[in-house]
Amino acid sequence: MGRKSAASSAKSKEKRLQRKEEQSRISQAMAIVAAANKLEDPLDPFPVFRKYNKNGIEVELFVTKVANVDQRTKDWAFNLTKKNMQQKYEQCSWGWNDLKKAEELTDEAAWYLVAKTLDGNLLGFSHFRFDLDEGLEVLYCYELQLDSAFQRKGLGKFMMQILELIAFKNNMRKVVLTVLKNNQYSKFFKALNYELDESSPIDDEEESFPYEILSKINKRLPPLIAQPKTHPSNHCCSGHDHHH
Ligand SMILES: CC(=O)SCCNC(=O)CCNC(=O)[C@H](O)C(C)(C)COP(=O)(O)OP(=O)(O)OC[C@H]1O[C@@H](n2cnc3c(N)ncnc32)[C@H](O)[C@@H]1OP(=O)(O)O
Repeated sequence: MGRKSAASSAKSKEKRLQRKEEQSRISQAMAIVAAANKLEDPLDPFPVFRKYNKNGIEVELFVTKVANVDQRTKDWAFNLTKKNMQQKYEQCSWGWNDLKKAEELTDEAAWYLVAKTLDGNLLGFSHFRFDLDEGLEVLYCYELQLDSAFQRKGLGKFMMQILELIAFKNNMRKVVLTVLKNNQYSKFFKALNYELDESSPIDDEEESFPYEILSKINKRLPPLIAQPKTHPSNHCCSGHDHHH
């Protein structure tokens, strides 16, 4: 009780102001995410990226919300993810769960980037979302999966370029993804200049994490003055509990 000293009241005023600023930043971030989620076709500004003809691959690419993806494509995406990933999930603490993966892939927030030949052969896809992650507006790449016959022909890199273009055009602060440490393809993301994200958890004596979080920052936006505090240990609660 009693009177607060002038210094401590100034301090609490500063805190209040900081909290207010942070709240207004978060609501701005939410508005940016909501605007991106309203897009009809995020690939519209980049017509050159609707085709990939290289190294014996000839595909068309399209981007759409899960609501517009047909059942055959959804089934194929699930089966491809399972084929590519099940073993890696089972080799670590995540384990594989059909239902969980199917739910994640069909969540109404899911967007798809799909690579398809003219005669309808499906070669690869990305499931991504515009979302808040640790209070920041990001494009979160949940999956990038190619059929094994079409890997290492530049298509994956092309598809990541598309995600980056879409993300940065729509003012996302970064492209983020989670990759298992036991996945040799983490080298692919590093080759594309993805770096350890500040939210990536750090192993200690008590806990070691089977995954790391990588990201690429949108250099077109000025850096935030006061970055929101990150809580790596809260990662599971950040909305991306898709791997647990
Ligand atoms: C967020 C997530 O989805 S994590 C899971 C990632 N997906 C998987 O693990 C599924 C199996 N793998 C795949 O579907 C694909 O191989 C992908 C998506 C990982 C990569 O796409 P690809 O088309 O095969 O890669 P792309 O040919 O574009 O490679 C670009 C560069 O990345 C690097 N690279 C790609 N794969 C590897 C690898 N296995 N080891 C080392 N470097 C690699 C190389 O530098 C390569 O360039 P280069 O071929 O000229 O040397």
